[in-house]
Amino acid sequence: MSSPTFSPAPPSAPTSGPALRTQDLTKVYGTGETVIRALDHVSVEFDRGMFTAIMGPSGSGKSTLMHCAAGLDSVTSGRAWIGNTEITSLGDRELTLVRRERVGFVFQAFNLLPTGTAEENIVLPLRLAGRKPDREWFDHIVRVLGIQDRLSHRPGEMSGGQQQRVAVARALITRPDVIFADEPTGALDSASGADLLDFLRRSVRELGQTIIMVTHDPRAAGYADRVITLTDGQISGDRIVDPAGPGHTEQGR
Ligand SMILES: Nc1ncnc2c1ncn2[C@@H]1O[C@H](COP(=O)(O)OP(=O)(O)OP(=O)(O)O)[C@@H](O)[C@H]1O
Repeated sequence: MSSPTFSPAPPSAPTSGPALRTQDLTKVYGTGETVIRALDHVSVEFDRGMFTAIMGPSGSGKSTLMHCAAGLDSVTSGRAWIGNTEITSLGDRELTLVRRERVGFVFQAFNLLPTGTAEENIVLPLRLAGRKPDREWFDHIVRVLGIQDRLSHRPGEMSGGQQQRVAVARALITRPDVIFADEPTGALDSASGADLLDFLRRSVRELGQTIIMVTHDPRAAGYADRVITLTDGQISGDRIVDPAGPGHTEQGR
């Protein structure tokens, strides 16, 4: 049986220019002899509707780049924009709004509210923003993610793969400029992980969603359109993935 397709839906954000961009982004931890340059003048653009993987050895700055570009962490110098909004010049309150309304997050540990049902978890970002869920959009996302019959279940009553799909639905519900996924398949078995990567890729293809995924796993990166490699806080590689490769073909899924 073929799964339902995403219908094209206009993103809420402006559609011109990159979804996210950084200029000379630098993050230094510590002082004196213990100084660590976690990010060293990173300038990069992420186009809308692209699935980008960020790879690199442990300690190369992947999480720091994600946290600084998403406004979760302050930068030492340099600038970052989400759409046309420069997040590195925003105060705490404005930054909270940008994060809540224009960025979606999917973490390795799912980070669902244990006391909430799947449905409550999915609409949480909208409730926090005082917005009503668009029922049609909600129904569409849960149908495509195949979690219609899990909506009244709490996270403890779902498998890891189902919980992560709920987390993806929660990230998609606000139609954010960009979704950051940090090792999203790290806690999943390989079949659930492949399913999840397929969903992420379809949300890029069919919804025009922009996704930036931090991963150690070359197979996971194979689902992306572009792979950026970090080494010692600098971009050491940036390549477009072969569309005929694993993860992009029927056989590779
Ligand atoms: N809060 C912190 N205080 C001091 N140093 C930090 C802090 N956070 C990260 N670092 C250092 O910054 C560098 C980059 O760390 P980061 O977590 O971004 O790497 P990573 O590529 O995500 O690593 P991993 O793959 O192991 O998660 C590392 O040398 C790390 O030790």
